[in-house]
Amino acid sequence: MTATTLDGVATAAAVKSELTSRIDDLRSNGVVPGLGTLLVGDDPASRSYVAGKHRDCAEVGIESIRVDLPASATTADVRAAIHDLNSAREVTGYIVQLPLPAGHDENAMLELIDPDKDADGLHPTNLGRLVLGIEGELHSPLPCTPAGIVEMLQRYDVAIRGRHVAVIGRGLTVGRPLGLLFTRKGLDATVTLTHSRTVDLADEVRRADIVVAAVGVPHMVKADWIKPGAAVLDVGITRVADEETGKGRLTGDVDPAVAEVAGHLSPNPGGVGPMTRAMLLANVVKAAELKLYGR
Ligand SMILES: NC(=O)C1=CN([C@@H]2O[C@H](COP(=O)(O)OP(=O)(O)OC[C@H]3O[C@@H](n4cnc5c(N)ncnc54)[C@H](OP(=O)(O)O)[C@@H]3O)[C@@H](O)[C@H]2O)C=CC1
Ligand SMILES: Nc1nc(=O)c2c([nH]1)NC[C@@H]1CN(c3ccc(C(=O)N[C@@H](CCC(=O)O)C(=O)O)cc3)C=[N+]21
Repeated sequence: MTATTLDGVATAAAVKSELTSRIDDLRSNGVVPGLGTLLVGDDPASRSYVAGKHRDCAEVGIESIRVDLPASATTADVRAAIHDLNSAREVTGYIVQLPLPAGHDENAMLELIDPDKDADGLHPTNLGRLVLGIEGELHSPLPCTPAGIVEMLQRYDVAIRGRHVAVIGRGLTVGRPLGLLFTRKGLDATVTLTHSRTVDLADEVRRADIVVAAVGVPHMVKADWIKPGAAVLDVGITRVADEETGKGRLTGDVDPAVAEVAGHLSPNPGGVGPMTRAMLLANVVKAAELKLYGR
């Protein structure tokens, strides 16, 4: 038996098509949603992610505003750019592309973002709202990758309530906020949040009904770590040189043999990445709706 593919491209397309009509409504009420991106330096991966975000915006009718600073930008330059994005009327939400070049304090820069314009859900106020929001509706933006993972599981009817989730990696953009999201009342998963100091990682993963690999070590999650039928989400990204062509390509954290054991598997690329981008658009739309209609 081969795992059912959690198709992020198709699922993101469905999310985007639902957003398009909400964006039309906003526009007919005089609200034009606009996503800003701040990119510092010339890391090729970051450049391509940012370019993708602008393409996504064009596809659904969100304006996009691009601010690029050179690698030589000082922290004062970054601060000034964030300040401008906070005050720009046409920017209803924006992101600071991570990682920032060495020498900038990322957490300090994230704190400068106006929480009402935080499209990534990574401002301490919004992360704090996620911590405080054990139950009830959350109006604050959620971190995009965790939100995309949950959205994908729900759209494929993968049961979450009472299930055991093993999250591998405690990074800011994925693992750490994902644990908070999965354990909210309503989702009700039981989460084991693992990292590089976890003893017997394979044993922790073997107990899980849902496995999320968000590390960045190619093919580290092996088939004999997976409970038969479990849902596996492959989030980590590593750029490797293709042995045959020598060209760079993307590799996930999950060994391909996992497909023979898992019940559901998200490919990488083509899984959680496109969902992350769709949830960024959703955050921009939600923030604009909140401003227009209130809650
Ligand atoms: N597909 C998508 O949409 C997205 C993908 N990503 C990718 O997901 C991955 C995680 O990103 P991010 O959340 O920012 O996390 P970080 O890259 O900041 O952290 C990686 C985590 O993996 C842990 N780790 C490293 N080696 C091991 C190991 N051998 N066993 C167990 N855990 C280990 C680290 O542990 P420790 O804390 O102990 O060092 C750390 O917690 C990256 O590859 C990133 O590129 C990120 C965002 C979106
Ligand atoms: N402030 C900030 N917010 C982020 O959300 C953020 C960030 N910084 N820094 C880097 C990580 C990484 N990330 C990805 C998003 C989409 C894909 C994606 O769509 N990937 C495609 C492939 C893209 C390709 O081929 O290059 C896929 O998986 O199919 C990947 C990675 C968001 N991140």
